[in-house]
Amino acid sequence: MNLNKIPATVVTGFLGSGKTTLLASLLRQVTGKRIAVIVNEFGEQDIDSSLLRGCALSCEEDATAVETESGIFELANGCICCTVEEEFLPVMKKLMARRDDIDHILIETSGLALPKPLVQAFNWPEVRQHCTVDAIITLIDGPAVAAGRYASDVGKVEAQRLADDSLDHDPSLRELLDDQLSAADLVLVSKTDLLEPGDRKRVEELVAQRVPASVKTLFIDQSLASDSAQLEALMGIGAASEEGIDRIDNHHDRHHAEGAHHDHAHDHFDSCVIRLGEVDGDLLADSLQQLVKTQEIYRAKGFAAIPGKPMRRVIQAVGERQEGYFDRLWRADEERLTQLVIIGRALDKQALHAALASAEIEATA
Ligand SMILES: Nc1nc2c(ncn2[C@@H]2O[C@H](COP(=O)(O)OP(=O)(O)OP(=O)(O)O)[C@@H](O)[C@H]2O)c(=O)[nH]1
Repeated sequence: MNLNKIPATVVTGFLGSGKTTLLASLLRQVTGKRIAVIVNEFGEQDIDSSLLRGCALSCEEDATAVETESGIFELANGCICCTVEEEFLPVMKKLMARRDDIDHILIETSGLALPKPLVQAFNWPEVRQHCTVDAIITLIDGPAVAAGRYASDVGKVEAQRLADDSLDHDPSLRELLDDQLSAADLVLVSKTDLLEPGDRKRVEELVAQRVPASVKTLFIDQSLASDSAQLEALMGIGAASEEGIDRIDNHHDRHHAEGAHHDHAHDHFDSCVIRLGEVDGDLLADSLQQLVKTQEIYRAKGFAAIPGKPMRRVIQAVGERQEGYFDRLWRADEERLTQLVIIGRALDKQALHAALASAEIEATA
């Protein structure tokens, strides 16, 4: 029985699939619930928790080493699936200690995390007693999956679309997709506003091969952000996912069974943080666009300081698609810096820095 247990929703999905966007919508729209948030980033700089901070409910507690002032716990610099014991468990213990103040826990895993080890931690006695996994929600980027990225069996994909797609047939990306989907209680296909006619069927086929028929798939777009009824429903699935998690077969377990030492799919990935002063926004966007063509970059995410602009600019690049918007005023106590976390493979960090630094505005003495 899950009566009186705090439900936790685990949101997983590859880099750029829309996890932070979903969490931000949940935090804005699901009012009347006191929600604690745990965010895990692969890179050493936690961008997502900074983006979510503006949406989270305020928290009276003092900040601690991992807790931000808004009740968001950052598990930065590592993948949650590798740091369950060292990082996740202590945070959960803190949350359990103040369980009377919490109605729901939202957990965003890093885009490279495998959800199974995290969900298994909900069977540890100290967590199990007070908390249950309401659902594992797996997001997949509809247009990217339809274009043949992450999986080689999407069906007939036009040769042209594959020709310049370096991500296709990459085994570690496919393993991640498989493992994230195999754990899902609900699959959300994001960015359906960008799907081409016919894409939907391809995505449906791919998902159907990886999840049982009992797992529902919803196609979503930005309109979900204002659909409070749908968003509330996402936080009341009641799957108790931890109960069946050991039965889920995935690549992660097979690697361990084969004796590989911590050979996670994400061991093949690489990340770096680029820190600059104020930048020319257009030049930065152009440089990033070029870099995405020449290096294997899966996503870039961060903030830019633009001269004369009182607000910080959020920059996100997933594949060749880039987005930028101003999210909040720079605070008086923070330095106007540009910081981008780049995740990819075999990154040439010097070249990245040199290219992006060309957008930097020289400070005048
Ligand atoms: N067109 C469109 N863009 C979307 C949608 N959902 C998310 N995006 C955009 O996709 C990009 C990535 O979204 P995020 O929410 O940051 O993805 P994420 O999974 O948190 O990414 P990581 O933190 O890199 O793992 C952002 O630029 C979003 O604005 C959608 O439904 N439609």
